[in-house]
Amino acid sequence: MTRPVTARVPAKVNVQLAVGGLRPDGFHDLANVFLAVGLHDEVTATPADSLRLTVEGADAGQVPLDRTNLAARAASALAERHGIAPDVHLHIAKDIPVAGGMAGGSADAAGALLACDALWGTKATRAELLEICADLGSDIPFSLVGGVALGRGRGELLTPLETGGTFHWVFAVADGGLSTPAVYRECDRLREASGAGASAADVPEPEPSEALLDALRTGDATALAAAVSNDLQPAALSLRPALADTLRAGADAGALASLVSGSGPTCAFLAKDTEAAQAVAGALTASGTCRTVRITSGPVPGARLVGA
Ligand SMILES: C[C@@](CO)(OP(=O)(O)O)[C@H](O)COP(=O)(O)OP(=O)(O)OC[C@H]1O[C@@H](n2ccc(N)nc2=O)[C@H](O)[C@@H]1O
Ligand SMILES: Nc1ncnc2c1ncn2[C@@H]1O[C@H](COP(=O)(O)OP(=O)(O)O)[C@@H](O)[C@H]1O
Repeated sequence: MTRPVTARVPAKVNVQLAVGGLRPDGFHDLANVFLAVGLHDEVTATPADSLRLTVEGADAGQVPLDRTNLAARAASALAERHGIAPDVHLHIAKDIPVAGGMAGGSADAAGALLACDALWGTKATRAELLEICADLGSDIPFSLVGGVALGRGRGELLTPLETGGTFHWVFAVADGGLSTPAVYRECDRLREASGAGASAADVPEPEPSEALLDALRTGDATALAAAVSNDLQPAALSLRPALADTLRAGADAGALASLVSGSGPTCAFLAKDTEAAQAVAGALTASGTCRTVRITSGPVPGARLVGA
């Protein structure tokens, strides 16, 4: 009997999310600077007679258990490429908020790929794994790679970035998620409504900020705070106006930067150090403007096999 294999995969925050115009294929070109943070899901693959999925964790009830689950889709994609049956029991220990703009589903897909590859002995190359990731979702290659990286195209074309230190983060998890496609649609709607237009012809090519890349390179949290940006934030706030209260509560408590994480509704706060992070977390909890508060740091590595 083959032993179970577990992969551990981090969440992400987008320190820059520059969104270009709507492309004919329904996606948007991005300059997406991902930073992996220390909230993790664990995916365990165990031999089974068919593809089976179980999930544990506070948000487990919000995770689909059918074949639409990204972890199940990842296992199926790997099996299909190698001409084998996707017979595996995948168990997800979920700690990343669901539909929170922190790439939890993407993490599970990357984790399932790594764990199944090891369990089945399919020995996929890194390039093959990255290709499967990109086919399944724009954010999934980053879940595999981790650290800090610039995502171009729809976010799947990654260039790893240098970082000079660890950044301290507080995350305010909201009640209920936001749908990523709905937030992109709202971004387009707001652009149309402003008269600027939302197509690739109307919106300038998204570019990474030099100030942001410098701040990451030097590990300067104050400089990073001044450079963070998220073009999806107005859309997330438009769909969930109460997030403004959460952002304000963190800013009032001394966060260096307060921003929506990706498509939201999780809000991210950059703090000077661990003590400042604790103060921000305390104030956010007391404010009653979010469901849970998490303190962590990053960058951290991408998907890894546990015990390997
Ligand atoms: C916004 C971001 C920021 O990192 O993530 P979240 O904050 O939701 O985690 C990503 O762009 C989300 O990536 P991901 O969740 O993998 O999206 P996908 O499955 O590839 O696409 C889902 C849908 O989002 C929209 N989409 C996604 C990526 C992109 N560059 N342009 C888009 O317009 C499209 O409507 C697409 O059909
Ligand atoms: N393994 C998974 N974990 C969480 N959500 C999943 C998973 N597989 C599919 N989904 C679907 O993807 C949606 C987005 O989930 P998630 O990746 O957590 O959020 P986000 O895209 O905001 O980072 C969920 O609402 C859920 O329907």
